[in-house]
Amino acid sequence: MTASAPAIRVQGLGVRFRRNRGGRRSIMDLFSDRSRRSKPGEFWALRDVAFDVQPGEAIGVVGRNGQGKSTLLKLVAGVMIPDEGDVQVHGGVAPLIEITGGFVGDLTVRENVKLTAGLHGMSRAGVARKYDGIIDFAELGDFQDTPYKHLSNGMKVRLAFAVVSQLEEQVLLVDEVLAVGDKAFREKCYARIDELLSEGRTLFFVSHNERDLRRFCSRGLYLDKGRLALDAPIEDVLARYDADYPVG
Ligand SMILES: Nc1ncnc2c1ncn2[C@@H]1O[C@H](COP(=O)(O)OP(=O)(O)OP(=O)(O)O)[C@@H](O)[C@H]1O
Repeated sequence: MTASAPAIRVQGLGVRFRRNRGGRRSIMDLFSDRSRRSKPGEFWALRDVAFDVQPGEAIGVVGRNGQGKSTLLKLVAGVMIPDEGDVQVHGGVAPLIEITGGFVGDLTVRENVKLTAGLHGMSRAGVARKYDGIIDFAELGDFQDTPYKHLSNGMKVRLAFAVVSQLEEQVLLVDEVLAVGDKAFREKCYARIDELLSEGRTLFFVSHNERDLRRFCSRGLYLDKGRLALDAPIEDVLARYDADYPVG
């Protein structure tokens, strides 16, 4: 990676979904030419989205419910393939949402930490070195042999953040699941995010909380109806969002 290579490069990105997946096609569709089959309710969840993120930048993604924020996060995390355009990430991604969803319910906390850290490229020695710190951070010392499925929702998020914040990937993807943690734990997470940013990591942060967005992010991306409506300093993005959708 050269000094000037962006941490994230997104070009012409588009993702299309079908609104009514369970919706019935007509029997005639089954016999018709595939390309002429009706595709009921197809829509672009994201289209023509393009931006670069430089290493060390902290970007906040804002927009109303259903405007494509989580979809964008999944594309940057590399767990979804776009229908158009592409996403390049340099230095790897540590995605909070995917880690939360990737834990295995029947495995213990200990087994899950080893499995997930390993899947995200941490060596056995690395896991051994970081394991105690992860458990301490998550405050789950008494739950190491508990099956993951028996943790409370807040505990699950603690574990996910504890793991994700120990990975050595360049880009940290943080979404709203953090809001499930209690106030004290959230503060601890925020302090850890500050630390990672000061080390030069890149933050890609989806939130509905303006205070949190202002705290971390210098730049914002405003998604509206699947389009990138504004890419600007976070204050300008929040002002435009508030003007488009005033409260009350
Ligand atoms: N797998 C899927 N299949 C069909 N439609 C989907 C799928 N995933 C998301 N969508 C749709 O794509 C659009 C964008 O969803 P997305 O989850 O990215 O929104 P969001 O901005 O993250 O919303 P929120 O603020 O509520 O989390 C929505 O209309 C949603 O219903």
